[in-house]
Amino acid sequence: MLASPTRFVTQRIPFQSSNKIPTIFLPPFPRGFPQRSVTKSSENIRLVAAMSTTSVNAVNAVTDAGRGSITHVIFDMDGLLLDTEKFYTEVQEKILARYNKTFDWSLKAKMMGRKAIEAATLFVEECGISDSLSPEAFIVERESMLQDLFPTSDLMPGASRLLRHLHGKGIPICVATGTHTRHFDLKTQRHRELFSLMHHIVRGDDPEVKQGKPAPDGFLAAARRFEDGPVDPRKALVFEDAPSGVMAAKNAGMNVIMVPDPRLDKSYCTVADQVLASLLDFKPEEWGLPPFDDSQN
Ligand SMILES: O=P(O)(O)OC[C@@H](O)CO
Ligand SMILES: [Mg+2]
Repeated sequence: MLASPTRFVTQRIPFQSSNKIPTIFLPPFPRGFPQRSVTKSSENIRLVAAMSTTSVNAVNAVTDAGRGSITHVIFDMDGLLLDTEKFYTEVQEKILARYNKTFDWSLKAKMMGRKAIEAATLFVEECGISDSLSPEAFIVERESMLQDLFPTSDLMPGASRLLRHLHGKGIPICVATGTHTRHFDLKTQRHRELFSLMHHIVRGDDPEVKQGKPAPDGFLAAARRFEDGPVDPRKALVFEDAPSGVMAAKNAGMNVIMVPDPRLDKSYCTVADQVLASLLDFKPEEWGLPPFDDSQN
């Protein structure tokens, strides 16, 4: 079900890109993504966008065409396939404790899914510690703490079952993640065989990913690299956990199912074409994909 566009409010600005996307949709994050100046006061106030008819039709068209005609599936990784977002939260809380500050989910919602430097800039600025901790220094400190955690990454519930099901039925699947290669290898080292089912992996440091989520670069690169690519975005289904990732999928013209952390405010879950509590709740047949065999339930 598409959140009614009039209910979906955000800041709408022309997207200057070779991808020829006339409009991008993104929550009014105050920084970290090229956008017109968003006044501080509007930081948490969603701006009513005068969405053009074209944009509304485009969004509707994607959703109408999406259901029942999916041919390719693109998976986000952190927080969606791997239970790794908790590591970022744990480490960031530790760093903030040094400044007697607490880390809250409204900031987490803005950081999730983004390129490391963009997330780091948001973190130090929003927490008011940029005078004593630069984004670069934050990344170095955070990475040293994450090195030991990433190799212990577990799969999210339903991830293995869904990937094996789609692969077994011959549905092309891939990953588009904001994670850089060095972290990708650490996070997936216990799950190499499962990730080998992917046709390809687009990582955050991929040369074709000029801008991180909510820009569509990663998902557009992923759609191009399938055997029969570029895939019609209306036939692509993205699974995401983060608001920025959902925006990126919509900006790529794709269908998107959001599987958010239950602690994420519901106001961040109004753009996805479907919202699920878990991958275990996904019904492939609703999207024209082969249903699970009963034995898999
Ligand atoms: O794009 P994903 O796989 O969620 O990676 C995000 C990661 O950089 C931390 O939020
Ligand atoms: Mg994610």
